[in-house]
Amino acid sequence: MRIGVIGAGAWGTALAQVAAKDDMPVTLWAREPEVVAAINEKQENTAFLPEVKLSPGIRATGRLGELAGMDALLVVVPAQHVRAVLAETPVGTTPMVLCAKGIEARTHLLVGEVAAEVHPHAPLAVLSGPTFAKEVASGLPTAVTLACEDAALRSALAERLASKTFRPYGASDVIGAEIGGAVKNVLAIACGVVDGAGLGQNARAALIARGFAEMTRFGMARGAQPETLSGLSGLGDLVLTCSSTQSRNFSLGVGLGQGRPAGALLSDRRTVAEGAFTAPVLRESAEVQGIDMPVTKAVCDLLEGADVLRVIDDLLARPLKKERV
Ligand SMILES: NC(=O)C1=CN([C@@H]2O[C@H](COP(=O)(O)OP(=O)(O)OC[C@H]3O[C@@H](n4cnc5c(N)ncnc54)[C@H](O)[C@@H]3O)[C@@H](O)[C@H]2O)C=CC1
Ligand SMILES: O=C(CO)COP(=O)(O)O
Repeated sequence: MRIGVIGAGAWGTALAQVAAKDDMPVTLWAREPEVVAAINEKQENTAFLPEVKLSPGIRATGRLGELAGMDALLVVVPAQHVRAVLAETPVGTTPMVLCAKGIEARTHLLVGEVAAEVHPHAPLAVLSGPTFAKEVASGLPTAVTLACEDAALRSALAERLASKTFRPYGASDVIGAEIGGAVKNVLAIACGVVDGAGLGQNARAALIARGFAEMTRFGMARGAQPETLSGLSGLGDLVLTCSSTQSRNFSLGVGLGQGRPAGALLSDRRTVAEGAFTAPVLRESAEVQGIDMPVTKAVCDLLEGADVLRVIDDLLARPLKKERV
């Protein structure tokens, strides 16, 4: 199975490394000419995944046209750019594996729904889970959810990507796998805020549990299965991203919790913190459907410049309620 990877940020590069096991050939599309040059000349993505020696099987290109004729395409550009990049990519009926985590602004569509609009004849799968790119690319043990309605395609993709240290678990719930990854990024910002504001470990654990209830409410309303949400792509990734400054979303939250302005924190970075883009869409989408998402709303308020202590006070001052999803 010839694999093409669309997007050479940290995660696209790490997934190219996974697919290039035993030096199998992989074509990796990068938007930046300097990334193409660094990968092909130094076997390193110095801009987005420095200090990882890449497999000689990986060849980078700046031309999306070179992805024509692949057997599967991994789509790893940030969620807000998926539509534009896929519109330029020769896909046809080639299966696409969606690996970005987010919801498109304005349309409220998940990445898979965007991909289906742009290329309606391509079968779809979603790969998601607790996966810091650097650890994956360095060969540390990792497990992911690989969701696809077509069982034969799911097995073929799992076999092609699996290795001693990369273990895909199959699922058929594509929507559930996507929702976990998109929502956890917003909750990771909230957990970073708790850390940055010095609110303690109890508060962080409470936020993970109540955030998971929020993810579950939203996911169930969109047709996700509860067991997917409590699996690797939901709870698994939530726990990872809410616990470590390796997470860009968590780190953004730490800055917000320290009272630094969102605009400055976001303009300082070349890497993507998807939760900042997902939060307002998630709030809108939840409001339309009448779903209560107080943590998401608090993250939006902070991104829009609200005072951190006031936002925390407001969250804690809500009426007492039953513990249920
Ligand atoms: N880094 C990680 O550990 C993981 C990231 N992801 C997800 O993978 C997706 C990609 O993230 P990363 O690879 O981490 O990116 P990154 O933060 O390492 O790099 C930014 C990427 O955005 C691309 N980009 C910037 N402007 C663009 C535009 N106008 N059009 C198309 N592409 C543009 C850059 O070319 C670069 O590839 C995100 O949805 C992220 O949530 C998922 C799992 C792990
Ligand atoms: O999705 C990720 C880990 O699974 C990466 O998280 P960040 O985007 O917050 O760094």
